[in-house]
Amino acid sequence: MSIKVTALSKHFDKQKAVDGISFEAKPGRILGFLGPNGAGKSTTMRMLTGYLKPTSGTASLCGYDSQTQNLEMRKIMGYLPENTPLYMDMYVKEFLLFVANTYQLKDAVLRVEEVIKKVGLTVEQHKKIAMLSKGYKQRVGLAQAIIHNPEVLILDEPTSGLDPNQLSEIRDLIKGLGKDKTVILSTHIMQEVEAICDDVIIINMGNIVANAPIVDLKKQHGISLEEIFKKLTK
Ligand SMILES: Nc1ncnc2c1ncn2[C@@H]1O[C@H](COP(=O)(O)OP(=O)(O)OP(=O)(O)O)[C@@H](O)[C@H]1O
Repeated sequence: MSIKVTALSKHFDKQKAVDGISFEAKPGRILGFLGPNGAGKSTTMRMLTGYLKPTSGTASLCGYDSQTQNLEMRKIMGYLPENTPLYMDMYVKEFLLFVANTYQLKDAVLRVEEVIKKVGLTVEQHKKIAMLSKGYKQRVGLAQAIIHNPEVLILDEPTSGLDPNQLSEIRDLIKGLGKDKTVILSTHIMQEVEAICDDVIIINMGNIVANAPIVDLKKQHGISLEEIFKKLTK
């Protein structure tokens, strides 16, 4: 399994933001991580990537523990956080080259060009990041997440801020990436889950209330994904 989460918890004072969740994910499938506002999605993703220390439990990516083997883990993982920390004063190309160099990529310049094309940043590539629209900033965030061709991609609301045209382009990109990588993404858009995810986890108040392939979940409940979501997170 390339993502393995075991009894993972995060408590903020008395609040159990994430309450002992366990799940797995494997390559070639895209996992949609759903839940209402405040359910614990970002907190889980931050623990998966090693940016937040769990109160208890473990998370590993491709066998690397997120806490004890974080340096090794970051090489095989791409992460798009909810609020991507981008260097606003840098130019798009300059920033991506900077990121590529932190991974010590051999053909960094070539790879930057490739990724710029892949995420549809060609027209905007010579601009300063601060000058970009929200959707294009999001594309820079995605570009930095995939630049080192990671095996596991963790994407926190990857399509927020995108217009309908951009939305379908980025969805296609993520779908393509999911063919040979392990992708977990959070979103509030049900059509998006239906369009690109194979499996779905629904989290509510820090607990997993559903974890199954979308087809099975729909068969089991006999209602739409949106209705299932509402029913399980009331
Ligand atoms: N650093 C923190 N200190 C205290 N509470 C926190 C902290 N980070 C998150 N929380 C709380 O943990 C809960 C889960 O937050 P989280 O951001 O994981 O939710 P989410 O599912 O990603 O929500 P959204 O869909 O709104 O992005 C929330 O109640 C939030 O207020």
